[in-house]
Amino acid sequence: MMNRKLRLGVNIDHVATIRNARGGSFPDPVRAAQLAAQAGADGITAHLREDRRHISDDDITRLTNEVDLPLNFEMAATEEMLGIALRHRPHAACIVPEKREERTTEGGLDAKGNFDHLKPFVSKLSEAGIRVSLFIEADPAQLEAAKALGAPVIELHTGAYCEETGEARDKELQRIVKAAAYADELGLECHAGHGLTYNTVKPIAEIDTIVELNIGHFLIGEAIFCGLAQAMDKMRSLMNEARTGA
Ligand SMILES: CC(=O)[C@@H](O)[C@H](O)COP(=O)(O)O
Ligand SMILES: NCC(=O)COP(=O)(O)O
Repeated sequence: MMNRKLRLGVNIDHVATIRNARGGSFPDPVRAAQLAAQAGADGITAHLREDRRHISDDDITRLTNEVDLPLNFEMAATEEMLGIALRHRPHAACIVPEKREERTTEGGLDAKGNFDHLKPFVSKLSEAGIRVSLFIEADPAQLEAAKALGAPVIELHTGAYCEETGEARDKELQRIVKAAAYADELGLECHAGHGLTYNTVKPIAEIDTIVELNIGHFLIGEAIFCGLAQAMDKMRSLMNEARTGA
């Protein structure tokens, strides 16, 4: 199979985390998104959480209006978030699980167990012309549920793979490899993300049926030391090495 292009979506949530530490207006997540665009990002991802711990409603408005890149709007399956998505009509919406008490996303959406709840969200977002993605575990039953729900895209949760080491990490990686192949068989566009770093990205980027990686926390952290463009350049070169073997 010829090497498919591998897109890099830059998640700018944690620029807003730093901004909110002082309750002011900088660093500005929209400026980060503009710099990411200049550095060659294929898209911007932003997660408007129910508790607004980082990205704000105004950030979403400005990301929509001031950044010339597709916006992947991460959202919980709630009426509030659906209304915001339908108002802004981002390029894409990725439905993610959300628990107020969590530090960060702890796993994938239970698309199978929440099928009836999710169905109208997928339908209404799709009818509005928004490309719907479901953030799920590398589990065949979840892939099948995503397909049945009519979502054209899934994003595989790579958090467990990133957190594990040794054999346990290899086992998680094999789950992702198999899920990415199954997604392709089902006709689902396959993305991946959460927790990816320079040290963990290559085995995921080597999976040819994955066409987009969404990476944020690590890139924003690295940007503190070397700037966002340089951090992205290194991540992109690792992705390219993995994809082309160069
Ligand atoms: C869904 C996902 O893995 C992340 O994009 C998500 O945004 C993580 O939540 P925080 O950004 O709040 O850590
Ligand atoms: N959906 C994953 C994402 O957008 C970024 O996750 P992370 O790199 O911030 O962990």
